[in-house]
Amino acid sequence: MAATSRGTTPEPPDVRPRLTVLSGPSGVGKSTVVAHMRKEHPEVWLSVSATTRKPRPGEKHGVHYFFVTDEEMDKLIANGELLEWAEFAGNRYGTPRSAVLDRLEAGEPVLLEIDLQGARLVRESMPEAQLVFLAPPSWEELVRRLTGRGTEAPEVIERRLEAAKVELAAEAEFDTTLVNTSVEDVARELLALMKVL
Ligand SMILES: Nc1ncnc2c1ncn2[C@@H]1O[C@H](COP(=O)(O)OP(=O)(O)OP(=O)(O)O)[C@@H](O)[C@H]1O
Ligand SMILES: Nc1nc2c(ncn2[C@@H]2O[C@H](COP(=O)(O)O)[C@@H](O)[C@H]2O)c(=O)[nH]1
Repeated sequence: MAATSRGTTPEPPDVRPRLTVLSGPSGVGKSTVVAHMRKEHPEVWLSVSATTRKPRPGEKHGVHYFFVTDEEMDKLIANGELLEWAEFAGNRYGTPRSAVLDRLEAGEPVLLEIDLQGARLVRESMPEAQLVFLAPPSWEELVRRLTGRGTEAPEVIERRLEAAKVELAAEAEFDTTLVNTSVEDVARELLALMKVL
């Protein structure tokens, strides 16, 4: 008889929390959505990346990023301590590997907020990860948000907008797109995708 799935005992649904990657162009609102989400659901574990970027006012080492020198980043990369890393708009960013693997092993929902290059690398090394793309309501609104944040010099904004064109063109590579019109709505949708709600 031909093999068929009909009549076989169905596999139980996989309810294990898995790795979720949130990407999207600079200024779309990734950090804002994640901060809103974690205020109500601190059990969602967010990876703290290493970066060679200088801290913005109010950013704290070990909370927003591990701010490292170029030499320290070289070592993290050479020692295989990063799950993925990428250069973005003139700085390097990377996800510390062991913390992510420990949390997944402990069965906790894990979130990475990283750029498109990093998302692609995670997809290669951990194909079970779900990739979520955060899109702006429009290009004009993205420019408004990135400029309005007031954290980058005009030339850095230009570089980030150039990168944004590439990132927006890659939306179809992601499993799900959420449009960031309302921070509250997107945070709720992301929690549902992570099976936290
Ligand atoms: N839904 C929204 N409506 C209006 N403004 C928003 C919304 N979401 C975020 N913003 C604003 O847009 C700006 C950029 O948001 P945020 O810093 O979270 O973006 P990001 O995607 O994390 O950027 P980056 O990748 O550069 O770190 C902030 O000033 C934030 O307050
Ligand atoms: N590939 C990675 N990208 C990362 C990581 N941490 C953050 N990012 C992304 O970089 C840009 C710029 O961030 P900003 O804080 O300087 O505005 C943004 O898209 C982040 O999501 C990482 O570990 N790996």
